[in-house]
Amino acid sequence: MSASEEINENLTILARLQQEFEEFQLSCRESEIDLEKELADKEIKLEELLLKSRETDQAIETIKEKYFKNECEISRLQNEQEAMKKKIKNYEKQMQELEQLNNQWENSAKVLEYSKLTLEERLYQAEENAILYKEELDEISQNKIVEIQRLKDHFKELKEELYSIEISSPSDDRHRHHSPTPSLKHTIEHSITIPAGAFTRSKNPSRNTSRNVSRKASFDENSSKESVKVLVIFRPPTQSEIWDEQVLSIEANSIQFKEKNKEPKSFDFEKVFIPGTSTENIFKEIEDSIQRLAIGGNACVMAYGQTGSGKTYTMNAMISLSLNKLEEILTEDYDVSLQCIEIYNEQIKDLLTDEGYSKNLKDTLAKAEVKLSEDWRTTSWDLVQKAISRRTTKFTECNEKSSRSHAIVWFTISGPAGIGKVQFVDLAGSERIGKSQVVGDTLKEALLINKSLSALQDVISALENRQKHIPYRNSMLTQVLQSTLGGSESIVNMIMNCSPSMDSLNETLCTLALGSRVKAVDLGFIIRKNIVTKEIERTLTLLEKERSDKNSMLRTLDKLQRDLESSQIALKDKDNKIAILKSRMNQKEKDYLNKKMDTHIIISSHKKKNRHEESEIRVSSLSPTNLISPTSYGNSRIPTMVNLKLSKKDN
Ligand SMILES: Nc1ncnc2c1ncn2[C@@H]1O[C@H](COP(=O)(O)OP(=O)(O)OP(=O)(O)O)[C@@H](O)[C@H]1O
Repeated sequence: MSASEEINENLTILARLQQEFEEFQLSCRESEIDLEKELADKEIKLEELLLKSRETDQAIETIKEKYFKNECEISRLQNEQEAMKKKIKNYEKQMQELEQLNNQWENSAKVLEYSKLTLEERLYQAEENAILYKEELDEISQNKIVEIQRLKDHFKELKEELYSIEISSPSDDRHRHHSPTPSLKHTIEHSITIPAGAFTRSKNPSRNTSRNVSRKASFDENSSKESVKVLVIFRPPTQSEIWDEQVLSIEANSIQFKEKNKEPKSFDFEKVFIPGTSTENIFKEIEDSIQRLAIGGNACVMAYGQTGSGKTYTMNAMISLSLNKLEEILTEDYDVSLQCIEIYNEQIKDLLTDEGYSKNLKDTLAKAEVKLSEDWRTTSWDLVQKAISRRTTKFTECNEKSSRSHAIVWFTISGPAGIGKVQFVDLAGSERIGKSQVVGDTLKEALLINKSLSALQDVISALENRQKHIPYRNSMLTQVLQSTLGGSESIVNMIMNCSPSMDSLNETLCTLALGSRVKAVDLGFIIRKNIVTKEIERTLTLLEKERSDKNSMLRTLDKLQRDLESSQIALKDKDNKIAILKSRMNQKEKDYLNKKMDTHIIISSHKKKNRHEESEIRVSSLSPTNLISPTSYGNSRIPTMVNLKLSKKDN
C-alpha cells in the first residue's frame, strides 16, 4: 500500500474513532445527568432517613423518660407498700394486745363471777339469819305493842282519876289550868300514833301556818318511809311477742325465771305490776311523793328499761296523773315552772325551743325554764306534749334515736311552804348494744349511754354508802338530777320497765338486777330505823355491810362488763379498720402490678418498634443501589479505552 493510501486509511480510522469518541462523550453526558438525578434522589432519601432517625431518637428519649418516671412510681409504690406493711404489723400488734386485754377482762370477769356466787351464798345465809332476827324483832315489837296498850290503859285510868280529883275540887283554878284538856289529850295520844299529813285547800292566810305545821308533820311521818322506791312494771306483750308464764312468772311481789338448762332465778320487790295493770294503780305508789311537792319536798320519777319496754308510755301517764293530783292540792298561792330537756351524747337541748344541743348546762337550764300562768295545768300538759312530740318527730327519721337519749320533764313548785321539785326522767334504752354493728357515731353514743348510766349507778351507790362526796359531776344526767336525787327531803321513784317477751329475758334480768341493787340503797336506811337492841344492831350492820359489799361487787361486775363490752366494741372497730386498710393495700398492690404490667408492655412494644425500625434502616442501607458510590458507579459503566486498544491490537 502506498503512503497516501495508508494515510487515507488512518484518516478514515481517525474519523471513525473521533465519531466514536463523540458518541462516547455524548453517552457519558447522558450517564452523568442520570447519575446526578439519582444522586439528588438519594440525597433526599438520606435526608428523610436522617429525619426519621432523629424522630426515632426523640421517641426513644420520651420512652426513656416515661420509663424513668414509671421506675420512680414503682419505687414510690414499693415504699408505700412497705409503709402499709409496717402499719398492718402495728395494727396486728395492737390487735394482739387488745386480745390479751380482752382475755384479761374475761378472766377478771370470771373471777368476779366466782366472787359474786360466793357473796350470793353468804348473802343467802345472812338473809336466813335476818329472817330469824326479824322473827325476834316481831316478837319484841309485839311485846312492845302489848306494853304500849298497857301503858295507854294505865294512862287512861290516871287521866280519869285526875279528872275525878278535878271535879271533886272545883275551887282550885290552878289544877284546872294544868288538867289534860282535849288538845293536850290529842297531843299525848299522838305522841304514840303519828297523825297522817294532810293537805287542805284554803285561801285563808292562816292556812300557811297550818301548812307549815302539816309540812313538818308530813316529813316526820315520811322520815320513817323509804327514800327510794323501786316499782317493777311489766307491759303487756305485743302481738308478735311470746310470754311463757312457765318461764317467766310475774307475781305481786316477786318475779321468777325458770329457763331451760339454767339456774332458776328470783327477784323480790315490794311492788311488781303484772301486765295490764292500770296506770292509775301504778300512780298510787308515787302519789305520796307528788303530794309532798306542795310542802317543799322533792321527787324523782325515773323510768329505766330496754327500748320498747314502755318507759315513755309510763312516764306520760305518770306526768298526766301527777298534774291532776297537783291541780287538786295546789291553790293560786303557788308558782309553777316547767323545763323540758333532753340529754344526748353528753349535750343538753331545750325541747321547747329550736335551739340545738349545747354543752352549757347552766345556761340551757336557765333558758329552758318556762313560768306558767294561772291555767298551768292545761298549759303544762300542752307543753309536755309538744316536747314529747318534738322528741319523737325529730327522731323517727333517725330510727330508734329516741331511746338513745334521756328526756327530763322538770316541774318546780314555789309556795308558802317552800320550793318543791319533781323530775320525770325517761332514760335512754338500757339494752346492751350488739358488738358487731357498733362503729363510728353509734359506738360513741353507746359508750356515752354506758357512761351516764354508770354515773347514775355510782351516785346511787354513794348515796347507799352514805358517802360525804356524791359524784354528781361525772355525767350531765346526774348533774341535772342532782336536785332530786338523794337529800333528806327527796323521794326517788325508780320505775323498772320490763317486757314479758321471751326474746327480752336477758335484758329483763339486767333491769331487775339493777332494781334490786337500787332497792338496797333504801333497805339499809330502813333497817337502821328499826334497830332496837345493840346486839341486833351489830348483826344487822354486818348484814348490811355484806349486802353493800355484794352490791358494790355486782356494780363493779356490771361496770366491768360494760367496760369489757366497750373494749370489745373498740376491738371490733380496730378489726374493721384493719380490714379496710388490708383491702386498700390489696387494691394498691393490684394497681401497682397493673401499672408495672402496662409499663412493661409499653417498653417492650417500643423496643420492638425500635428494633423493627433499626432493622429496616439496616436493610435499606444494605441494598445494591445504596452500596454504589457515584464514582465507582460511573467507572463501571464507562467503556475503557484499554478495551478499545485491545480490540485494536487484536485487530
Ligand atoms: N303499760 C302498757 N300498756 C299497754 N301498752 C304499753 C304499755 N307500756 C308500753 N306500751 C306500748 O309498748 C310500746 C313501746 O312503749 P314505749 O314507746 O313507751 O317504750 P320505750 O321504752 O319508751 O321505748 P324507747 O326507749 O324506744 O323510746 C308502745 O306501743 C306502747 O304503747
